[in-house]
Amino acid sequence: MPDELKTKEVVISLKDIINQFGDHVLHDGLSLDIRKGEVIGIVGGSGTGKSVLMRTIVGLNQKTAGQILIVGMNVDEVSPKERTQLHQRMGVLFQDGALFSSLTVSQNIEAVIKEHTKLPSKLIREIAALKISLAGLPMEAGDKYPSELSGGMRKRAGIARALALDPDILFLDEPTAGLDPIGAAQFDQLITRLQESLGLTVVMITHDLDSLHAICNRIGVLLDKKIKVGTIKNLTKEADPWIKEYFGGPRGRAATRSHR
Ligand SMILES: Nc1ncnc2c1ncn2[C@@H]1O[C@H](COP(=O)(O)OP(=O)(O)OP(=O)(O)O)[C@@H](O)[C@H]1O
Repeated sequence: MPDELKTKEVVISLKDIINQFGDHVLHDGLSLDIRKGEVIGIVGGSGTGKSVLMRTIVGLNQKTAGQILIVGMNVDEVSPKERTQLHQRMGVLFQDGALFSSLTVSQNIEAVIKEHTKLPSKLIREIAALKISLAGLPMEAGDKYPSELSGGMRKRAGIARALALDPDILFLDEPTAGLDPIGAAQFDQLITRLQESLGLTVVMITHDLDSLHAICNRIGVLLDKKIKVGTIKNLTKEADPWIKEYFGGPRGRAATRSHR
């Protein structure tokens, strides 16, 4: 673990997580600690359960067994009110942005704030405008429908919505998928800027080796139903064939070279 993270508090602690669907055991005794301010990339072969892991942490998938502590609170032992508060601390950008297509970008963000607060409408509109600007979108984007935006702008709108309730933990499911290399690099910069300015902890599922190099402090590799965590430098020394191929294959080597 990089030295600067060692003293930071653990904000997400997964202990011996099991996720099983019928006979299909996806995670078996998976443990992971994520520290405040860390940007952790989650990688792994197709179907290894990256999305399920993210959904489990944010409370959208009921784990089969194990313990999840968010900011030290056991999610299975908190009151319903505390659980809602914990969930509000976690913003999620789903792979497809998951925006309501019948609402404008601004209305998408306003809907989240309305659902969770009793703030007056004018203030809610102002907060939505602030989130739109934080996500690097021009003000006019607020009045557009998702279908009127480019893929990159839709992702930014998704980020604006994920930030609606001022979360301190941000989950991103393949944020740069479908973006061209320039758009992807700009999106990486946005995440870094938000992480630094808002002090966010970021958990990012990605296949994008450039993103891993550019913005992640550590990488978690889903392997053998568990997770192996390390810096890219540590992981490249691993003997496991999947890890070797992932970081040491032609694309992995190219990404390493360009981020030296
Ligand atoms: N609710 C569910 N019920 C049954 N099976 C499920 C459920 N959710 C996920 N699975 C199965 O779990 C496996 C892992 O799914 P998941 O989407 O987490 O993989 P992933 O690592 O994110 O894959 P990819 O990189 O291809 O997106 C898949 O085989 C999927 O069909």
